[in-house]
Amino acid sequence: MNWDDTAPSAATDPALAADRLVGAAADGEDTAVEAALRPKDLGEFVGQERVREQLDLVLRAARARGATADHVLLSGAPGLGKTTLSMIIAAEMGAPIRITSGPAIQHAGDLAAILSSLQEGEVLFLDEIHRMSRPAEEMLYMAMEDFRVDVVVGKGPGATAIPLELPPFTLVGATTRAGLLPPPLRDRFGFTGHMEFYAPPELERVIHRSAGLLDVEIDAEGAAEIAGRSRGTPRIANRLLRRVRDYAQVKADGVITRATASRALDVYEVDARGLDRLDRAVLTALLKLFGGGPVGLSTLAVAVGEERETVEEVAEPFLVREGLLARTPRGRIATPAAWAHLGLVPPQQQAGGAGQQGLFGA
Ligand SMILES: Nc1ncnc2c1ncn2[C@@H]1O[C@H](COP(=O)(O)OP(=O)(O)OP(=O)(O)O)[C@@H](O)[C@H]1O
Ligand SMILES: [Mg+2]
Repeated sequence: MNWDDTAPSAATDPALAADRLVGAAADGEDTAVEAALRPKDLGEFVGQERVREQLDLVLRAARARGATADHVLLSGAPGLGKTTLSMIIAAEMGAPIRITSGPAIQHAGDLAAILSSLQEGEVLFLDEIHRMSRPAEEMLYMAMEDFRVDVVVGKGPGATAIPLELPPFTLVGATTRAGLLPPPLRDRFGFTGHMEFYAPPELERVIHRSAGLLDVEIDAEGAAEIAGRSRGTPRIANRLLRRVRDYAQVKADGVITRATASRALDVYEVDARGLDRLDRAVLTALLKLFGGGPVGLSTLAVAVGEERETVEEVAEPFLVREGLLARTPRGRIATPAAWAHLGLVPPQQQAGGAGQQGLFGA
C-alpha cells in the first residue's frame, strides 16, 4: 500500500470543497446540527435496507447469545450515514462507544493505549480506517482476532514484547474507500456493510424527519424538490433543507412548498439535478468550448479557471455518476444527457452544418 495515497486531496481536504452547498464532506454548521439530526436506532435509520436488515440480524444474534457483536466495516461515500450507524450499533448493543480515526492514530502506542482502556463490549469506532499507519494496522490485526496486543517495552536488542489481554470489544471501521484496505484487515471484519446512495423517496423521508426535528413546516412536494437536488446524500439533503428554511422564513410564510424550495435552490445555484455552479461551469466549457470533447483534463481546468484537482476530484465524480461526463483515454467527453441537461444541441444534430460556431451562440 502506498501511504502517499493518504495525503490530503481535493476530495478529502475540506478546504477546497467546504464552500460548496452540495459538497458531501461535513462543514462547520453540519457538525453543529448533525448530532441533533442523527437517527438514534435502526428503526429510525432511513433506507439502506440491505445493510440495515443484515446488521439487525448480526446485532440481535449477538444480543441473544449475550455476546459482543462481531467487528463491522462500513464503507461508502461521505455523508451516507457511516458515523450515524456506528452510534446506532452501540445504542442497539447498549454499549458505550469510543470514537477515533485513522489519522489520529500516528503510532502503534496510541492504539495500544486506546485498546487497553476499552471496557468489555465497548464499541470502538475507527473512522477513516484506511488512513491508519502500517504498525498500528498490524497491531489492530491481532487485537481484532485474538483480543490481545503486544506492547513493546524498550528499544533495540533489549526490547521485549509484553502480551496484554483485551476485553472483547466490537470494532466498527468506516472508510470511504474500501478498496484501499489491505485484505488482511478487510478479512478480519465479521460483517461488511456497503452504503449506497439514497433514492429520492428515501431522501424525502430523511427531509420530513429532519424538518420535524427542526420544527419546519414542509409539504410532500417541497420535500421532493429538495430530495431531487440532494445528490443521493442525506447530509446534503439536511443542508439544503436548512438553506431552504432560511429562504422560506425571509421570503415566504415559512412553509416549504415546491415553489419555495425551487426558488430558494435557484438562488443558491443548485439546479434541478443537484449540480452547482462549478459542475455546470465544467459541463458548459466541455460542451460550448470543446464541442463535447474529447478534451484533456488540464485544458478543461484552464477553461473553467480552476485547479486540475478541483475539476477532477470535486466536480467530476458526481458528473460521472450522473452519466453526464465520461473519462476516456483520449480525454473527457460529454454524454447526450449533458447536452440535454444544459438545453444545448450536439454538433452532429445541428441542421445545415452550423458546426462549432452555432454552439457559441447557444
Ligand atoms: N439513513 C439515514 N437516515 C436519516 N438521516 C441520515 C441517514 N444517514 C445519514 N443521515 C444524516 O446525515 C448526516 C451525515 O451522516 P454521517 O455523519 O453518519 O455520515 P458519514 O457517512 O459518517 O459521513 P463521513 O464520511 O463524512 O464521515 C447525519 O446528520 C445524519 O443525520
Ligand atoms: Mg462520519
